[in-house]
Amino acid sequence: MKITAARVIVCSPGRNFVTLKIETDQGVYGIGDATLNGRELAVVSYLEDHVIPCLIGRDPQQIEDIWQYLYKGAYWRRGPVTMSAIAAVDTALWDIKAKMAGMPLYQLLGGRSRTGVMVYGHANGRDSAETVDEVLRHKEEGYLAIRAQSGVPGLNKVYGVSGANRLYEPADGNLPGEHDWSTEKYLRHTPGLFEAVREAVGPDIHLLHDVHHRLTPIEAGQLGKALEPVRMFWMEDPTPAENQDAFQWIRHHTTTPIAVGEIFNSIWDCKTLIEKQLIDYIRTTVVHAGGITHLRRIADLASLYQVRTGCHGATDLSPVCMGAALHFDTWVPNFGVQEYMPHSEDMLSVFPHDWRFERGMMHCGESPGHGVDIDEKLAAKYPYQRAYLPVNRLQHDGTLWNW
Ligand SMILES: O=C(O)C(=O)C[C@H](O)[C@H](O)CO
Ligand SMILES: [Mg+2]
Repeated sequence: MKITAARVIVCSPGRNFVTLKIETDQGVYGIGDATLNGRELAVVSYLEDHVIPCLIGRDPQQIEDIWQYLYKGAYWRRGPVTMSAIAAVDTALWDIKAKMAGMPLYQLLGGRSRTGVMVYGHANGRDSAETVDEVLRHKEEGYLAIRAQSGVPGLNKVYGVSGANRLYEPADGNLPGEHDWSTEKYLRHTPGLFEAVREAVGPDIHLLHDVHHRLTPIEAGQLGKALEPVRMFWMEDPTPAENQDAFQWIRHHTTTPIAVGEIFNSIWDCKTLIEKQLIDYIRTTVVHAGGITHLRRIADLASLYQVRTGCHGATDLSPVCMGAALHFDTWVPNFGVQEYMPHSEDMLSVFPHDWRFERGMMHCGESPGHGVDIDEKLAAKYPYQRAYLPVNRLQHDGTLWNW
C-alpha cells in the first residue's frame, strides 16, 4: 500500500481550520487536523514544503515508523508547528488504518473502556449573575461538568467571556486585540463567583475554571485555597508552566485539583508535572501533541502517576480533532473529562461527522476510521482570514502580561 497524494485544505467557516488529507493507491483516504490558532500558515508551509514530499510513496500502514521518521528526521525536534504537522499526518494515518480494518478507531486502540465520554461545557457571563444563569442553563441541557468564566468588575475584556452571541471566539482581528488585567480584581471576584455558582447548581455538578496562565504560583495557591469549599473538579493553567517546579508552591498551599497542558506539544513538556505529581489532569490533545501515537504515550506515562486526561477541546481544535479525541477518550483507561465548546453550524457543515452530544456525554460513533470527513467544495467557499489571539496588559501600567 502506498501514499499517492497529500493535500492541505485551509478554510475559515467562521474561524480558520487547517486540514490534511492523505490519499492512497487503495482509494482509501485519511483526514487530520493541523490547526494552530493564530499561526495557521506556518503549519501549512511546514506540511506542504517539508513534510508532504517525504510522504509520497510511503506505506501508510507504518504509522509508528512514519511518526519517528518525521520527528527524528527533522533533526529540530518538538515545537507547536512541527508537532501539529506530525499530528495531522498521524491522525490521517490512523484514520486510514481504521478504515482499512473496517473498524472505528477506538477499536484499533484497544476497544471501549466506557459507555460515553463525559464532557464539560463552557458557561460564561459578563458578571456573576449572568454566569450563574449560564451554568444553570448548561445543567438543564444535561451537562455533568461545567466550566464557569466571568467578567471581572473593573476589567474591560477578560478571557473566556463572550459577546452578545454567547459563544466566544478568542482569535479575531487583523492584529492582536488587547485585554486588560488586574490580579487583585480577579482574586477579589472569583471566590465569590464560585460560591454563588455552587449554591445555585447544587452539589452534584462538576465545576471547572480556567485561570489561563495569569497568576503567579503563590497567587494560584491563594485562589486554590479559597476555592476549596466549592470542591472544584479542577483549576486550569493556574500559572505559566515553563518553570514546572513552581507548581510545588501551589501544591503546598491547596488541594484544589490542577489541570495543565493545552499548550504543550510533547511528552517532554509533561514529564516533570506528571512524575512529581504536580497536576491531576493532563490537557494535551491530538492536534497539538503529535497525534494519537504520541498522545497515547503521554497518557500511559500519566497513568503511572494517577494523572488523568482532560483533552483540550476549544473551537480552534477542528471537528476532525474532536472526532479523533473522542475515539481516544473512549479507549484511554485513565480518562478524566473532555472539553467541549460546540462549533457553529457553518463549521460543522464543512466537516460531516459521526460524533454526537447527548445529555452531557459525547459518543464518537461506529463508522470506520475516526468518523470525520471534509466537504472540500464547501470548504473552498470559506477562504482563510488572518486572525490573532489577543494579548493581555496590566491595567495600571500597560505591562505585557500572560493572556
Ligand atoms: O479551552 C481552553 O481551555 C482554552 O484555554 C482555549 C484557548 O485559549 C484557545 O484554545 C487558544 O487557541
Ligand atoms: Mg485553557
